[in-house]
Amino acid sequence: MWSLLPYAKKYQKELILGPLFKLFEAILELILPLYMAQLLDQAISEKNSQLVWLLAGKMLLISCLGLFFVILCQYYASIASQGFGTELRNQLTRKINRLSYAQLDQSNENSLITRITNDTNQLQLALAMLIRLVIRAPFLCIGSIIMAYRIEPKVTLLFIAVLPIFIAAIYMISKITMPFFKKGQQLLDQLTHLVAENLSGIRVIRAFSKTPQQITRFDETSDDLANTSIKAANIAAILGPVTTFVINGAILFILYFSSFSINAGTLKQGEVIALINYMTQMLMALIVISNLVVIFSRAEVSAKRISEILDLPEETIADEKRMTQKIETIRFDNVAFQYPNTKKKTLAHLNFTIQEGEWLGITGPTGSGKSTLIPLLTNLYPVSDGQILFNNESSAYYSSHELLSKIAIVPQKNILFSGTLRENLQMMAPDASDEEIWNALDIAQCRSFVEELPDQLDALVQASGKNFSGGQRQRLTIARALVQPKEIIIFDDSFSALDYQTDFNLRQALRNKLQQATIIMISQRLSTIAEAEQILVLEQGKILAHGTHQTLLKESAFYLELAKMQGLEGGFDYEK
Ligand SMILES: Nc1ncnc2c1ncn2[C@@H]1O[C@H](COP(=O)(O)OP(=O)(O)OP(=O)(O)O)[C@@H](O)[C@H]1O
Repeated sequence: MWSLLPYAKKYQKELILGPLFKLFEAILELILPLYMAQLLDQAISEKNSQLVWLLAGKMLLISCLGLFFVILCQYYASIASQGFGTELRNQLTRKINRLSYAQLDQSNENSLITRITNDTNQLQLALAMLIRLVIRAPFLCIGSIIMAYRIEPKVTLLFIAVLPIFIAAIYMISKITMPFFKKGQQLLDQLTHLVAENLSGIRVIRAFSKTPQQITRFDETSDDLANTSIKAANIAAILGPVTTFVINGAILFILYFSSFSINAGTLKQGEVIALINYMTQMLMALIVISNLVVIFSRAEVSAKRISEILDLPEETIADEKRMTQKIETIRFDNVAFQYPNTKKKTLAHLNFTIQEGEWLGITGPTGSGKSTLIPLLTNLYPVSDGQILFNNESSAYYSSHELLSKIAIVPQKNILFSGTLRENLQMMAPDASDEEIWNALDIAQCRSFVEELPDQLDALVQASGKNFSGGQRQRLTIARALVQPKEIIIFDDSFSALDYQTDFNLRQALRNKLQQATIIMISQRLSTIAEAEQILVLEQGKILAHGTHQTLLKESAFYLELAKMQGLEGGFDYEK
């Protein structure tokens, strides 16, 4: 947990002043029993009403001052802990956004959510407690022993004897509860995962009448989490009765031993009350410490989970280069790729070249590795073997950020974000004018339906764009990639939801308006890629055939079969 404290460094003043004010309050709390003893032994027993009023006044003043210090401490604790939590959440979000694809593959999305929310909350709470109680509790504990020693040194032995018993009990309890807290956090991850899955797939679940099964799955995990938390809480709750038992036992001992001193005339009744007060204060302080141990145990688990993400290495590129020239050629030189969490190569022996302004079509069965080519091209995954060359310079020298300034991608999943249409379309080009946006909408064949929307570009988009049809979403994601024209545009199965006419019109518009652009089109639909200057047929990550539509019809039995199934075996009429 301490390793994360630097994230609170903006709040140094609060981290110093908060505990300091709490310390002042603790000093005042230690002084109070002394006045109480004086009140009983001197003022009341001597019936000195003036002294009663004076001492009562002093006690009231001390209590008010104590209250004032507590308020100040709480104020600083809130500022520092909330600020610390916010900083942690921001840093985590920033880090997650910078993780490489390989790192993202190894992290569980829902676990990332609980780390940003629940785990940072635990640490926020721990810091607030650190400020409010970490100095106060041990100070009260030690202070009570010293003050008791000043009254009756012999009784102090009792204080010292109680201390290790209590500390041992706290240690045992925290040791037993720690694994439950760890399991609790993991179950919370699972629960978040189930909630996310259920909500995003709610329509599919209903369509398949799987609601009862999903509810049972959720209930089971939820019960498991509740049982784990109850077990941890039950064990931690033992501390309450143990403390009461120890406090009452200690008070009995104090009364018993003090009776001898009172009889001998070395101790007064008021001093006995003060001793009982100090014993109670010491044990109460120990309870606070035990609660702190529980809070810090949980925070320790959370801190480890947060550090796991924050400490992930950020990939740096040695001799990083800027891409200043236009991309004239892209060459795959014996490229192979294996996902970090798999045993088999997804792509192997890829050799081909694309020239500026050319269209490359990629087809092949599902799972043949077509989409995998995209993150390789943008260096979001480094290639495992061979190299990809841009103008004869290895892609390894360029950051993804640099490559993405030249390459636009229309991903297979048509995701729009909540906000307005304009905000969505300006995602890649925040300064794009309405004219540029409408131009992109024109190419993507969106103009007619966007013009029909009452607010046009200011129309609201619901989360994931669910207020648009699949085909409209697909066209809008295409338009989003075209708002700022890039040198290379990659369409990953982006025409699949379009009717044949729109598919044709869109390709025509691309040919006419983006003549300079190099276009890579992944598609199962041969009519979409048939006019490309070259077509790759992938199978199990390898190039099964390579050529134009016409040559492939002659040379590749597999391609011919595909073409027959789609009624294109007789060649392709580009004008249709
Ligand atoms: N992040 C990943 N981690 C591990 N394996 C992956 C990952 N993404 C894809 N794969 C695997 O890589 C192989 C190729 O997947 P890819 O998505 O490139 O295929 P595709 O040809 O685009 O398929 P489709 O036509 O269905 O979109 C598949 O076997 C898939 O399971």
